[in-house]
Amino acid sequence: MVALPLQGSCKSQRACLAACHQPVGGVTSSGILPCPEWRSKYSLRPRGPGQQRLMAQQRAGGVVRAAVAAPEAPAATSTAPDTKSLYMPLQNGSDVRGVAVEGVPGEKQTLNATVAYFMGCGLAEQLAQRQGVSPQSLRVSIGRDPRISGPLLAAALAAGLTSKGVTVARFGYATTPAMFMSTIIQGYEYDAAVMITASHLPYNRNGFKFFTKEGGYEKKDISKLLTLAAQEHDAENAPNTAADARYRDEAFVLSSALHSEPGLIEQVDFMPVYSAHLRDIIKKGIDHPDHYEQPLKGFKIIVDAGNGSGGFLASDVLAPLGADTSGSQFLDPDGWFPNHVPNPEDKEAMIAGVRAVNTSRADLGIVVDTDVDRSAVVAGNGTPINSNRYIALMSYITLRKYPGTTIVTDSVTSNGLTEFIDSLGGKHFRYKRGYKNVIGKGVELNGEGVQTELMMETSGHGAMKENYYLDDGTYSASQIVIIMVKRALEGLGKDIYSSLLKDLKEPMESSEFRLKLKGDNFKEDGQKILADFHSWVQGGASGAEGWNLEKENHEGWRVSIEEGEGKRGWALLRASLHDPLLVLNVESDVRGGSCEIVRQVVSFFEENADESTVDSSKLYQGCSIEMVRH
Ligand SMILES: O=P(O)(O)OC[C@H]1O[C@H](O)[C@H](O)[C@@H](O)[C@@H]1O
Repeated sequence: MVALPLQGSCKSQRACLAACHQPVGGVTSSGILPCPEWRSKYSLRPRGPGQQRLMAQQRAGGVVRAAVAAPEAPAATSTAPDTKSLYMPLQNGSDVRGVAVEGVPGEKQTLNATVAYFMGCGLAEQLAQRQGVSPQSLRVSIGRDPRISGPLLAAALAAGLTSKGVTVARFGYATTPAMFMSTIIQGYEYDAAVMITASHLPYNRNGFKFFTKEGGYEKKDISKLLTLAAQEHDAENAPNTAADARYRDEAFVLSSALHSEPGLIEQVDFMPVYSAHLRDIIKKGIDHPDHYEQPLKGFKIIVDAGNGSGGFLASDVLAPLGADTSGSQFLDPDGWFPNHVPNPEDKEAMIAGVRAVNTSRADLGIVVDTDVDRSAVVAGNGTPINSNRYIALMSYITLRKYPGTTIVTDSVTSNGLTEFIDSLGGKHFRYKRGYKNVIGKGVELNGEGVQTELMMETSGHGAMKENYYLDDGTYSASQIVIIMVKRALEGLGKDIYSSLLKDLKEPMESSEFRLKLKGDNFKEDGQKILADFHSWVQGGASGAEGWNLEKENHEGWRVSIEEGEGKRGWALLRASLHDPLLVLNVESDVRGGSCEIVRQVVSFFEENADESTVDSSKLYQGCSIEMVRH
């Protein structure tokens, strides 16, 4: 940590804080540094009953923990927000997400160091309650992606945990699946792991993903954790007002971090352990008859990590196994993501991956997202294999190992994928959007005795039962590497696209429209529109001729559209998982068919939907359709 020179004298707490904290490199939220003078003057003084209770507990527990002192809280006013209102909106399904860096117009910071600190306190309490043990016996690992707010949030989270006596292992750069594996791999087996990431979202966002050896946190676990964090915050009487308290907030946390018992925080170099684990999977999977240790000799495999956490895949997994990884790109972590969004769902990211494969004449390209729980691949002939194609390829691999198994996917998969899985003897269970839903359904089906080995979303989240139901972008990509090498060993060549996916029927056109729900009651408004859409189709309204509601449907309304008048395909109207949006997905097997289908949906909106509740104007651009087949 860099020590900034003190500016001026430091007579009061406020003056000290003003003197001791200044922006670095224009990035204020991650550049706030503590002031030793301020620290010695204020930070060891217990304040308020919550603080005194904590200190008493610490003494009773015999553990020297973070000596935390809240800076002067602003006088309570009737307008001070309820602390819970700072925490609860950070829930994003089964993750925590927020704006962690100021500076983007219209995006107020919501996830700062204070919040992270109290989330650490809350997590300690939650884990202790769940396991029926004292926090002092718990060990938690923390890793992060390269976002610029990561170091501060990690320090704050660690300080919160250690203030309760939890031992913390800081990994530095890590991936989401590696964090989960740190609860599993022998010799590590942390009680919980936290990944600090906001996946593919812009540089100013950040968030937390939580794991225990049972898997990722569910929605209810996150709600409970946020509630506990708010209670911890209240107990310490910490500032909970907005922007002008931010500097004090961060100072508060950083001073506590500096007073954490150093013995409770250790730096652990875990990624080499996880890389060795992946190398073993590939070695065992290929079981090369001649060079077991270097089964990728003679293969050129490149990685595009988009400057996220995935660069290790090239240098620490593929290269040591003998692969030529030259031509890999954007491997160095850079939290500004200067090259492209690290996201295999993103067109630019896939174009970059395709270009790299073509330029370097690689046999395979692997594109991963920031925290590497998702991936896509690029075949040696430059064909992007993401979305339906990736699921199809993973289905092929899975069905070879587990004939007849059920495969769960999200709701927006193509009809051609269902036919492909059927033709391989598998069963396709098309479920809902959201990887947690998809994986959860797989767990449930297995529990009911329905063998379900693969759960995969078009976003690139893919999980296998054989791998702890963990969505791991490197595990999926490893399966593709294994099949490519095995087929080559069988004399079938290195090609994985034309040979394995030749029977996958793809739509001619595919498109997605995201329509904004405008009102405060967007959930109810959305549900009403969906109900009206159902009646409109079911009643055979003019405009919905040849449309049939699909029977096996778990989300929104999916209609299959019969051939005629230049149409054939399907449409799905559903509510977005997280955002105030209705989403329309359309696929057509006929050139120009999507436009026809969208026109029909437009007539539904014109007749049925109130413009004050939904903005359907995007549908009027309905003919800018992405061509799937080239
Ligand atoms: O419902 P949507 O707005 O399309 O978003 C749904 C998507 O949200 C996130 O990105 C999740 O990681 C995905 O698993 C999910 O599918």
